[in-house]
Amino acid sequence: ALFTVGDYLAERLAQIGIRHHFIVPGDYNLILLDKLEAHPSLTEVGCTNELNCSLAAEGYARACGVGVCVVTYSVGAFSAFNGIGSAYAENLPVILVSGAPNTNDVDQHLLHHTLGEHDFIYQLEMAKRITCCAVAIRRAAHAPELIDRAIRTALLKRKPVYIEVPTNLSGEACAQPGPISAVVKPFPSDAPALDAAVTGASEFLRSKQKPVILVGPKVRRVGAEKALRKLVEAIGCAVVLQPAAKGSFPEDHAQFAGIFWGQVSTLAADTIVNWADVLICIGTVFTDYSTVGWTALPSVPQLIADIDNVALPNPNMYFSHVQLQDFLVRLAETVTWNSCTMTEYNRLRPDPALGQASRGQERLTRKEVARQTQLLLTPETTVFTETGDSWFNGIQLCLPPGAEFEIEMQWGHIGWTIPASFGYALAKPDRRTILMTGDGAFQMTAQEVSQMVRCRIPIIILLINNRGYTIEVEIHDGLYNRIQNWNYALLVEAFNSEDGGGRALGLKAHTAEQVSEALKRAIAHKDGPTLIECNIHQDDCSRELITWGHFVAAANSRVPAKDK
Ligand SMILES: C/C(NCc1cnc(C)nc1N)=C(/S)[C@H](O)COP(=O)(O)OP(=O)(O)O
Ligand SMILES: [Mg+2]
Repeated sequence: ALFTVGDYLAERLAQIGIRHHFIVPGDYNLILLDKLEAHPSLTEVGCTNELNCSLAAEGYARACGVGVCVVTYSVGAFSAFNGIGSAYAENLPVILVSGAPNTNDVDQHLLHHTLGEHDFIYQLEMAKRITCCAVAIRRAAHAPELIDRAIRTALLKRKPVYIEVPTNLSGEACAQPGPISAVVKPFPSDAPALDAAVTGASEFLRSKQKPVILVGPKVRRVGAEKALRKLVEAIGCAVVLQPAAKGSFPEDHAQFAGIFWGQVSTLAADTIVNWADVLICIGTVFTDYSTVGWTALPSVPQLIADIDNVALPNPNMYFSHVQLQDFLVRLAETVTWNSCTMTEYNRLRPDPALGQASRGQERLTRKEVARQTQLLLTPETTVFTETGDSWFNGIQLCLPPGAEFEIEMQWGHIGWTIPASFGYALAKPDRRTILMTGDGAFQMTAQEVSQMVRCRIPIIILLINNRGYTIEVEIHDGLYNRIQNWNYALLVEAFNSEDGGGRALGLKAHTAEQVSEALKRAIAHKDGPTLIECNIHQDDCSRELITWGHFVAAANSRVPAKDK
């Protein structure tokens, strides 16, 4: 049989570990979809819209390192761009493949699904702005080089890429692909730079008395968790995590000292950070949200180890082309033991707060939902927390060994958990995925629950119904923060259909008793998703949200600088 452009792309996707590709069909991509579906290792997963399709691929990439979504031109790709923005912001290699007009029509005709002009490069131009590599195949002979270039760049940079495939090229004859090693081989560190960075870092740290390691979200994105542990156990100091890094270091580890998030830190992590005389920042990201409106920017010298570079504060030196993995392993071999911040932390570590169970029939509270969620966690659990007060409820959870945690703190698209957890769960069917989401977020992407029904994915959705956009209320209230209240339990059961698929279970809870009953049923329900609508008072939010919201609002309302 003829080996085609579509076959080339299918083979490359399979070779980099893709087993599910997320799609929404359109007449510009149907032949391509046929070729992908024909590949024995690929399973096509339909999504209800392209926003959810791209977010499902983003969640899939969290589970197995890379994801792919295939959409039609313009009407599809424009929605998918939002999930690609998430992948870019979250350092996830998601491959966006878009069908495109027949090459004979370019500059000749006006076509459907376009802006209605003789311009067919606008989408490629837009894609260039939100990916690390964007290519448009114009001739079948160019396909191998363009496809390999895009995939290789995505894996190297841990960023999304864009591949545009005209509808009449997917079925055209194409060369077969050479060894996949040419595409996936990592870039080694530059040896002299690595040596100098490690020597400089060791010397600098010898001049400091109270080091603390601050772990950021990028460690996990380059698979450097094991190398991090080597360094942690070579120094012996206190280890704190940024909120977006939760889940990338075991919380039962003796050196774990909490989530550092300024005044809304957990376990007094901010105290030991304030006591340190140097912060070893590994894969960190400092934004307005992660620094509580700039009130928690580190004030001591930082040794910064990033994805592929290292910066020392004294002497002030920068080393490019040093892979994080290599740097951490080598530094672990040369650094001197210094556990004094761990000794001090053990003196100030707060006693675990005993979550007081509220009595059964009282009105349900946020605290009670968080307490019962904690009891749910097992080594096989993965918790997805949504932008909203769910962030603060999730960050406070104590993860048992093996439990995983996913958060989208950089992009912060409310509703992300529904499609992203769907994509993730397809890649990790042996884990039990639990979502902590809000009523506002759920209204953004609720349709994807129907794909959880269709694929029989037993995700447990804890929907906190506080009647609106409470984070926004705490930052700056207005009528716009009120939303139409849905019957969420009834809605998900509307996705059940007589002719096949699994079943969604929709439950309502107004008391602690009803939550625990609902959770028992949710855990037992394996033939599809369970949504538990937890009804709490509109003003019932975490104290962390109130503090954080106050400082973020202050940061947002700074007046323009005079000279700007
Ligand atoms: C509207 C918005 N953020 C702005 C926003 C608007 N649009 C998108 C896609 N993403 C966003 N983060 C946010 S955080 C709401 O408070 C979320 O409401 P909900 O899901 O109900 O959670 P809380 O009640 O806990 O806040
Ligand atoms: Mg809400």
